[in-house]
Amino acid sequence: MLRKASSSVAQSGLTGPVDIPDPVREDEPKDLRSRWQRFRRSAGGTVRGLPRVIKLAWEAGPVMTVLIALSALVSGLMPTGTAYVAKLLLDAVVAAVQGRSGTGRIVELAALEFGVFTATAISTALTNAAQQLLQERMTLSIRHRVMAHASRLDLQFFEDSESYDQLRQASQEAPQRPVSMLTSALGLIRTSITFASMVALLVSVSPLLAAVALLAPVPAFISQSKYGSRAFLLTLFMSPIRRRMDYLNSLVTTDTYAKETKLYGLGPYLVDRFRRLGQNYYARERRLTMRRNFVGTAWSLLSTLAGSGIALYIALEAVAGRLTIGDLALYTAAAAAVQTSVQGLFNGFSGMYENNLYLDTLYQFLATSPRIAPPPDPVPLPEPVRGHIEFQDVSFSYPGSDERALDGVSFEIRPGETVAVVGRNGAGKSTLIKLLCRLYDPTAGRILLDGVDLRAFDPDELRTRMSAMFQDHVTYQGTAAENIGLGQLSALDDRARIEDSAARAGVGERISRLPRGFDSPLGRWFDQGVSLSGGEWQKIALARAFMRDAPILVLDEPTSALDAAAEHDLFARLRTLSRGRTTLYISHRFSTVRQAEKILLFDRGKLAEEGTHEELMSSGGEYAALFTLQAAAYLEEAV
Ligand SMILES: Nc1ncnc2c1ncn2[C@@H]1O[C@H](COP(=O)(O)OP(=O)(O)OP(=O)(O)O)[C@@H](O)[C@H]1O
Repeated sequence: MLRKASSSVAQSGLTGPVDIPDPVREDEPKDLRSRWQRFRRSAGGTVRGLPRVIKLAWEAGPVMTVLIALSALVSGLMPTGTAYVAKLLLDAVVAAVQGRSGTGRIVELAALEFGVFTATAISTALTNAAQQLLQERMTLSIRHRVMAHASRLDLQFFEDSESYDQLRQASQEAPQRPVSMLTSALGLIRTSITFASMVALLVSVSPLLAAVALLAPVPAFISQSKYGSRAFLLTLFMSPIRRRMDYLNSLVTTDTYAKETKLYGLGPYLVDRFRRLGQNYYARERRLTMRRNFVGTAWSLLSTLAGSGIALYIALEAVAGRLTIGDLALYTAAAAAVQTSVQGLFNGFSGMYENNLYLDTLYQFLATSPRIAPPPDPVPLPEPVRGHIEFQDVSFSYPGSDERALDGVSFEIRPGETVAVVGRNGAGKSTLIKLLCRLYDPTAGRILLDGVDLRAFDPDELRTRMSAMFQDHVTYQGTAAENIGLGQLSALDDRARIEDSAARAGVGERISRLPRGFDSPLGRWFDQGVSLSGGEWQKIALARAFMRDAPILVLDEPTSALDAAAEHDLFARLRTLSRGRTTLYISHRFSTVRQAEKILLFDRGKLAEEGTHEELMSSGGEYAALFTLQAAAYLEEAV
């Protein structure tokens, strides 16, 4: 529920109010019983999160985990040990001053004190070292798991904003959380041990004192817990605001946005919005910090008052000879330790509570499984794949949408045929390709490859037989050769094949003119990276698609960024390039489409027309209308 609330600040953040709504906590229990029940619920949840963290730590480093646990035990006992030895030492000093004993005992106790100090120092150093190392290892191993899991997930996961948000949180926020959780838990154990042993020690001196030392920090504890949970809530509610601030910041500081922000003069507007959001954010933070500190201090003064009263009482008792000076010192040390322990217990617990919330997200993410997975008994792909594709009454709606992106689509592509797909924006062309590559499965109907339903194959295996170039192709920050070679990982070092693919995409000559030819770094991440034009990048992406000797070639607007000559050149050669392969390409330019052996025209998810250029022209439908429109525009320009 809390997480939902945190993401409920709807607007885009570019306009609209900048104030942060007050955290609404309607379910805040008022009576003591429901408060207790709520506490038990959150405590239960937090403690249940611990075993999985311990498991993670154990997997990351069993020796270090044991070391940390042991040192937590030891360092928990240390403050009590120190206080007790100090008491013995003081009593021995007093006895020696009064002539009741010699100095031998003092030397013994001083040596013991030295031993305790040394043990404390060593155990602290060991804990720190083990903790740091374990932290590195656990963070690395979680990042590795998140990455490995993300690489297995379906495209749907990345295209859905909610699950994408989960992925972002899992990869950015969560990796440190298990370690923080472990640290908080160990702190809790350590403090509990100190606390218990100190209380036991105090009871041995005076049960009454033990009770008072135990009760004195309660007011401070209550105020801390109240403001601590408010702080957490506020952080949660402010996270959308922080996200907006980050977004505004990136709009002004990122190279790709700079052109537009400058041209439209958006800079001052965005900066001012950032400033106003920041002011609001600060005001809220300030209010809480002030209240937390002042009210917190007022409550803890009450504790201090009780503590000081008792200290006075003990001092008087010591003067009267009913308690020793050592007892006085012991009480002072113990009362302080108990107070810090109570604080530590609270901090440890609230830390665990908060970390556990983040961990839940991580585990939810790791528990998601891809829907497009190999069937239990995958059908082996035919050798070779002929490339006979059949759509049988295929419909598809994107998850969470009622609209059909594809609606009852049926068609057939014969092996080796070159097919062009056309249609207005949003007609469902890219969706068709996503289904063919099995990035999504149809909602209804089936797609057959060489007579077998795509879902019967292992999806990874299937994709090795497909070569695709998408509209939003990737520009890898690597060398030209790598950019092309990634199309067929096994041929990454096959320079002849890479050069051949580049030549086929019409970019070979351009690459050889680069300062270091195919070894030139591309993109701005590199100091000496070469910036290519949009069309040149597109040709590189095309070359990447040509790297794979796949029987099916799919191209989504492969020439959208190419100049007229390059486009003409590519399509003139496409038949040769795609010889022996079934080729499907999307294009908005009808001059290139007419060369296809078959044309499919989509209209609002439906296959509206199908045939050769000549057939479609003579039938005088939408295709003919669109073709004539484009041709007329060209002719008008020519006149
Ligand atoms: N990831 C998505 N989630 C939800 N709806 C989507 C998604 N991608 C596309 N759509 C919707 O599906 C419909 C078809 O989109 P598609 O990208 O297939 O169109 P297209 O024919 O390729 O368009 P264009 O020519 O503009 O590239 C559109 O109405 C679009 O809003």
